[in-house]
Amino acid sequence: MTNRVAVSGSTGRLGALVCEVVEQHPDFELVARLRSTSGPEEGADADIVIDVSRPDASPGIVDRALARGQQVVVGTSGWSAALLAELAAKLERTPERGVIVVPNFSLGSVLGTALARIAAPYFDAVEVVEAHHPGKVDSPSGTAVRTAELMAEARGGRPVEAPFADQPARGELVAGIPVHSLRLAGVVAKQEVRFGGPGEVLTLTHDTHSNEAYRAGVRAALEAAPGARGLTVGLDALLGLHGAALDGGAR
Ligand SMILES: NC(=O)C1=CN([C@@H]2O[C@H](COP(=O)(O)OP(=O)(O)OC[C@H]3O[C@@H](n4cnc5c(N)ncnc54)[C@H](OP(=O)(O)O)[C@@H]3O)[C@@H](O)[C@H]2O)C=CC1
Ligand SMILES: O=C(O)C1=N[C@H](C(=O)O)C[C@H](O)C1
Repeated sequence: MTNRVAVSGSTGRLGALVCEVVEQHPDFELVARLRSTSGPEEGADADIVIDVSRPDASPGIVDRALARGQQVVVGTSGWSAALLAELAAKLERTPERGVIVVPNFSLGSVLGTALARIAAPYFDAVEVVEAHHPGKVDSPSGTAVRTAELMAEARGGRPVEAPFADQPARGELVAGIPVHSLRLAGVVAKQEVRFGGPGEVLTLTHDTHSNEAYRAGVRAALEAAPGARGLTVGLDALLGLHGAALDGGAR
């Protein structure tokens, strides 16, 4: 059976790639290319909605899709732990529906975050520096927020060294971890997680050089969408990285 797909944010940088992945997949049919000016009924006949729009629009797009009984994949940033918890609660009331939220479709980024999660309990100084193209509307990036939240969880509530909440130049605290955002021409996406200890620094760096980095992850999420139930977060969940040593954990 062919699954009918609507892509929200289809005119964007990521949306163009997502449309291409859907069109090239034999089991899926692209039935709607949605954008900011699309009416609420456009895409109503799709089985699956893939949202890659903007953080301020994404929660409403997901709510509307769920109300219509559609399966959802979200690549849009801005889904903090608090918003994900609200979404999980909503999905408990519709267990036959599923939403997959993927903060980063790149394999290297997902592994970078997983490695950061392993290292996080072992250093008291932890900072995240992320850089993106100047067209990115949000900061910090969704990936940086997710990485900080997972590192804080792996530390089991033990705070990092960040006694400077009143000094904006030292970064924004996300789950207690300082995050610094750069927006620069010439950059696609980059994230560094730096861990400081006595006499040493460990730096985990991930560079995205082109949107091609997202293609395989988008395809994996698309293929998982019809069978998804409840809330699934992260490409790591789709790739089965959970439960492996990569899960890290509090010391
Ligand atoms: N998960 C991942 O791996 C990745 C996630 N992203 C995230 O995906 C999102 C999109 O990024 P990117 O493609 O660079 O963004 P762009 O600015 O290139 O595109 C944004 C898209 O969203 C649409 N849009 C804007 N406002 C609304 C609205 N209110 N309602 C519905 N649609 C709207 C735009 O339509 P219009 O043309 O009409 O303005 C456009 O199609 C961002 O949140 C970004 O962080 C990006 C890359 C990878
Ligand atoms: O806007 C982008 O470009 C990206 N957004 C996502 C994020 O906010 O983390 C994923 C990736 O970093 C590219």
